[in-house]
Amino acid sequence: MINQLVANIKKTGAPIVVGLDPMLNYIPEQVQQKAFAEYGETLEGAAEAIWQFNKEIVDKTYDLIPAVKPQIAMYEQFGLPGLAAFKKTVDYCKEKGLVVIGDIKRGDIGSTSAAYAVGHIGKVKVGSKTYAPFDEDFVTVNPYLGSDGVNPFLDVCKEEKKGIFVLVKTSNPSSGEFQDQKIDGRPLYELVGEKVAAWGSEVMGDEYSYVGAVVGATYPEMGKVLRKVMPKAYILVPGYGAQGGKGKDLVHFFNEDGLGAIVNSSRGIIAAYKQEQYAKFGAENFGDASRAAVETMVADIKGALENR
Ligand SMILES: O=c1ccn([C@@H]2O[C@H](COP(=O)(O)O)[C@@H](O)[C@H]2O)c(=O)[nH]1
Repeated sequence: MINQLVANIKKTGAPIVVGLDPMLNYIPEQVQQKAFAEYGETLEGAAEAIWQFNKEIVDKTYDLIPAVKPQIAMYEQFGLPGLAAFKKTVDYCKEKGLVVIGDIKRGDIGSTSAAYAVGHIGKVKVGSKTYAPFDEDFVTVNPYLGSDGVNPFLDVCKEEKKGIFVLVKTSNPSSGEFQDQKIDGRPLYELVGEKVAAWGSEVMGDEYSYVGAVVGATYPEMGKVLRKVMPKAYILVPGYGAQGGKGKDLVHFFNEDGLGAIVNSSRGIIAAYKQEQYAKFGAENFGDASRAAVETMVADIKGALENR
C-alpha cells in the first residue's frame, strides 16, 4: 500500500490527504434535513447525513487527491449506524481509487492490538469463512505501550501489504507534556522516531517503508529533525489549516524529491463553504467549495516546495 500511496501522490502531484471528519454542524442544513426526512432525528439519520456529505466531498475531489483520512471518532459518536457510515465511506473511497488512512489511534497489549490490527487492516476468520471487516489501507497507531503493542500491526502489514502511521510528535498544544520529555538528554519523540525507523526497516516497500509516522505541522523544527531520523518513513502531517499549519512551515518534512510527507486537512477542506474565502459557493455547493480548498492547499504546499 505504501507503493500505491506514493504512486497516487506522483499521479496527482498533490501531497495531501483530505480528512473526512464529519461533525454534524459542518453538514449543510439541506443535507441533514433530507436524511432526517427519511430516517427521523435518529442515529441512523445522522449516519445518513454523514454518508451523503462524505460522498459529495469525495465525488468533487477524488480526481485531485491521493488519499483520505476518515477520523473514526466522528463516526463512533453515532454508535453502530455511525460505524456503518465509516465502513461505507472506506469502501466508496477505495472504489474511487483513493488510499484510505483510518485515523483510529489504536495500540494496546499484544493480544488486543492483534484484534485491532485484524479488524482494521487485516482479515478475521469465522468458521470456514474469512472477512476483512473495515479494510482500510493504513491506520494510525499509538506506540505508548511499546513494541508488543505495535508488533501485531507489523505482522498484519507484512501479511496484507498494508501500512501504519505511528504517532511520533502530535500536533496538539500539549503534545510536549510527555512527548518532549528528555530521556538521556534526548526528547521522547526522537526516540519514538528511531523506533519507527527500526520497525519500518522490517517492512520496506520500493522506496518507503510500510511504517510511517505522524508529526504535526504545528512543530516544523521537530519535523526537520524527525525527517532525518526516519529517512524511509512517510510522514503524515496533521495540523495544516484549522490548527494553523501553513505550506511554508512544512518544507522540511519532505525529502529533496518532494516525496516523503503527506499533509492532512480536515475542517479546512470539508467545511470550506463556511469560510469567507469560499462563501461564494454557498452551502448548497459545499462540494465545490471543498474542491477549491483542495486546489488552494495543493498550490500552497507545492509553491512552498518550489521556493525552498
Ligand atoms: O497529531 C495529530 C494526530 C491526528 N490528528 C487528527 O487529524 C485531524 C485534523 O483535523 P483538522 O480539522 O485539519 O484540524 C483530526 O482528525 C485529528 O484527530 C491531529 O490533528 N493531530
